[in-house]
Amino acid sequence: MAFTTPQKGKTKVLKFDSEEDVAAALAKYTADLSEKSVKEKGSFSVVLSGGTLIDTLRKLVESSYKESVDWSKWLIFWVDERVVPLDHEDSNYLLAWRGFLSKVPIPPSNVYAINDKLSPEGAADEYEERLKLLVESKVLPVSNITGFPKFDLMLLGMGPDGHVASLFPSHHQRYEKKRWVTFITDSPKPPPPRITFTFPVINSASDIAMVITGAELADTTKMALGTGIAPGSTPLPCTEVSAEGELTWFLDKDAASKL
Ligand SMILES: O=C1O[C@H](COP(=O)(O)O)[C@@H](O)[C@H](O)[C@H]1O
Repeated sequence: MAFTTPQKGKTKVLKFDSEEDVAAALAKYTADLSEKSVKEKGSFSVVLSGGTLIDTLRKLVESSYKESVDWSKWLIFWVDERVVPLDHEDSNYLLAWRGFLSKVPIPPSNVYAINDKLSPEGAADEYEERLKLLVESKVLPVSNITGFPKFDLMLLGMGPDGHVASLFPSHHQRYEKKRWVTFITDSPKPPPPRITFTFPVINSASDIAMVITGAELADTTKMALGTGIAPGSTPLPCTEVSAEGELTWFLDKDAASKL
């Protein structure tokens, strides 16, 4: 099957006075997309990150969203996961369970955690295989632009080194063009073994939210949004994010302070 070169969708940068305001806006944005997606296609596929994102999502599991969102139609995936037992303190699944999944009635069979009994390579292969089965059974659509699975919403964080998911600046995984899910055994941020979606999958999503808060991300945010990257230097991984529909940056005042 031939696919055309991915077209960049729209990018929006939203700046808020506080992290609290980012959390409120992110809850409304996610609930609105959920409503639209459930109305149009009967489901809403959401890809979570680990890190600070889960805390910033906290208002979505409070009233009135807690009652109004149709959680039964949600499908949950992870853009990256640390290859540790699911009950380990480093697990992105455990983080999401504690801060989000345990508070809303998403059917357990709609929550796609990694198989934590496998090696990093095995876990990446198995997750990719599961995604392929979901595509085959038409639970997940594919992008008719790229041929990669098309999730409704990716919720991404960013590290001070510009990494998104577990795609780090000096690691080859960020250049992967064929695999849907790959693995890393030497992540510069602990723990070292992880699996991660690749950019072709991330960038095939309908909508992407980059959720960035805190002064420690101000320099990276400035570079990422195109005002400070040194000519000739390797682009930060976060600059490669683009959605088929819309990419929205949610920034608090601290993260946006150098723009
Ligand atoms: O290790 C990871 O880091 C990134 C960024 O985390 P944050 O704490 O700086 O928000 C996160 O998006 C990713 O999912 C996670 O595995």
